[in-house]
Formats: sequence, structure tokens, C-alpha cells
Amino acid sequence: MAIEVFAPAKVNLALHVTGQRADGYHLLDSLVVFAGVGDEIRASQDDTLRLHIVGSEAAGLTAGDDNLVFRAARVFASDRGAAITLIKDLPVSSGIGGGSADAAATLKALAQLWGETVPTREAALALGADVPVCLNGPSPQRMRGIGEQLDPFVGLPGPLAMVLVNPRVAVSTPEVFKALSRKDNPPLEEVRDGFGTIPGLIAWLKRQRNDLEAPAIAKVPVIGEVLRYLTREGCLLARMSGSGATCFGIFDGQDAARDAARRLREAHPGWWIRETVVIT
Ligand SMILES: C[C@](O)(CO)[C@H](O)COP(=O)(O)OP(=O)(O)OC[C@H]1O[C@@H](n2ccc(N)nc2=O)[C@H](O)[C@@H]1O
Ligand SMILES: Nc1ncnc2c1ncn2[C@@H]1O[C@H](COP(=O)(O)OP(=O)(O)OP(=O)(O)O)[C@@H](O)[C@H]1O
Repeated sequence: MAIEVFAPAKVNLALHVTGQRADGYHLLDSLVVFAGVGDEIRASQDDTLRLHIVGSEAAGLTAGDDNLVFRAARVFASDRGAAITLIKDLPVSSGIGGGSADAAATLKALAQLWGETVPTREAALALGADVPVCLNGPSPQRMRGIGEQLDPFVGLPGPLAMVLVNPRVAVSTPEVFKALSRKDNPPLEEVRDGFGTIPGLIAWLKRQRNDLEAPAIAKVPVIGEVLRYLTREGCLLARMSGSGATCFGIFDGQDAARDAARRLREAHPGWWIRETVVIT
């Protein structure tokens, strides 16, 4: 029997870079949520470990030894096998944590398949800074440290209708961090009595930032164009996720999101565009 685990897209609703460690990694303060769109991992018993990649974005990566699915499988230090299928819908190197989501989903799927405990947060962090938050998901989380310090972010109002747009330019995460001029930005503003309503959340989000947005736009100017398109479509908030290039727009309801996504697809048939609802 195959184990199926959804690997939802990670979205940084706000991402503040608050410092830098001696080893070069950056300290973050981020509100992370997960979307209703993503990849999927299917795992079943087999003699050897095998990976097959299908789906709309399968052409973006190979099933080589360095695939995060294999790297996650090796965390178990097991000689058991599994036939794994990765259904890839998230563009590679796009700021919505596709590889991290796949790694976390593989850890969960193989733990279930092999009857083992899910590996620790430390083991997940060794696979990538975004893997612990994906392993803890899909509920909203405040992520600090370099990605290992996680707290539940309760009281996020919903349903939050969102459009995700990637202009099909891969962005290198280390290069964007390197281009960031100021590394000691203020943390997220503390939330005192919850947000109450979606307008309350939007007002708070507008006072927060993605500190990686400006350096990413400087390297990949089309990100600015994506944000302008989303804004022109009347979203409540448009912002880049992670190190880009994917941007999100939060819309006033699912109908508005669907209409905006349709018009964006007409204007830019080559872009990756998904309408979704945030998992709360
Ligand atoms: C920017 C975010 O997407 C926000 O959620 C993540 O922090 C990135 O997480 P990720 O892609 O899993 O990152 P990793 O694969 O661990 O690291 C890629 C590279 O990004 C940089 N990096 C990443 C995370 C972090 N907190 N500080 C960093 O400086 C480092 O140069 C690192 O070599
Ligand atoms: N299963 C996988 N899916 C996506 N990328 C993978 C996978 N395995 C390895 N990689 C490699 O990981 C790197 C980052 O890919 P990913 O799609 O996770 O980036 P991202 O969306 O920018 O992530 P983040 O938002 O966490 O920075 C790429 O160089 C890619 O080749």
C-alpha cells in the first residue's frame, strides 16, 4: 500500500533578516504559512531506494543522488528500500520551499512506511533551513534562528485567498542573501491581542516586510513587475516569498483570487500561476 504525503508550498507572509551568524547564515524572523497547492510524495515498499519524478514541474530537476528526496531518505541510515514518486508542481528555486517541502514529506512518508520515528528537527535542519518548518507544518508558524526556532502562530484569520505567481526565473537563495545590504533589521512587530479579522491581519502585514525583496528585485527586475501586476489586480497585499522569485497576492475572497489568476494567465501564459487558500 502506498503512503501519500502532501508537500505544501511554504509562503513567508513576512520575512525579516535580523542578524548574521559567524558561519554566514542569517538570523530570520518570519511568519510562515502553507498553501493548498504543492508537491506530493508517494512511497511504497521496494527492495531498493528508487525515485521517479512526474508532474507539471518534473522537468526542473533530476532524480540524482543529490535530490532532497534521496538526501532525506539517507537521514534514516537504513538499508531498506522504497519506491518513491515525487509529483512536482512547485517550480524549483522559487522561494516557496519546494525542495524543503519534498524533504519533509519524504521524512514523514518513510517514517510511516518503515515504522520508524520521524527524524529530529536537528536532522531536518541539516537538510536545509526551511525543512524544520515544513516538517512542523502545515499550521502557521513563527520561524526564528536560521529556521530551527519554531513557535505556533495562533489566531491567523481565514480563509485567506491567495494567488501565487512565479515569472519562471530561478533565483539563487545564497546570492540574494549576499546582496542584502543591511543584516540587522528589526524583528516582527509583536501581536498583542490577535488580529481578529482579515483586515486586521493585512494592516499588521503591511507594517512588516520581506527584507529579501529589494535585493531580489535588483537581481531579477521582473519580480517588481509581478508585484505591480498583483497590485493592479486589486489584491489586499502583494509581497515576495522567501528569496523569490515567487510572489503572493492576498485577495478579498476566493472569487476575486480566481478572477485575478485568470486575467494574469491571459496576460502571461508563460508564468506559473496558482490560486489557493492558506492552510490555517
Ligand atoms: C529564505 C528562506 O526561504 C526563508 O524561509 C529560507 O531561509 C531558505 O531556506 P533553504 O532554501 O532551505 O536554505 P538552505 O538550503 O539551508 O541554504 C541555502 C543558502 O542560503 C543561505 N541562508 C539560508 C538560510 C538562512 N537562514 N541564512 C542563510 O544565509 C546560505 O547562504 C545557504 O547556503
Ligand atoms: N526535490 C527537490 N525539489 C526542488 N529542488 C530540489 C529538490 N532536490 C534538490 N533540489 C535543489 O534544491 C535547490 C533549492 O530548491 P527549492 O525549490 O527548494 O528552492 P526554493 O523554492 O528557493 O526554496 P526556499 O524557499 O526554501 O529557499 C535547487 O538547487 C534544487 O536543484
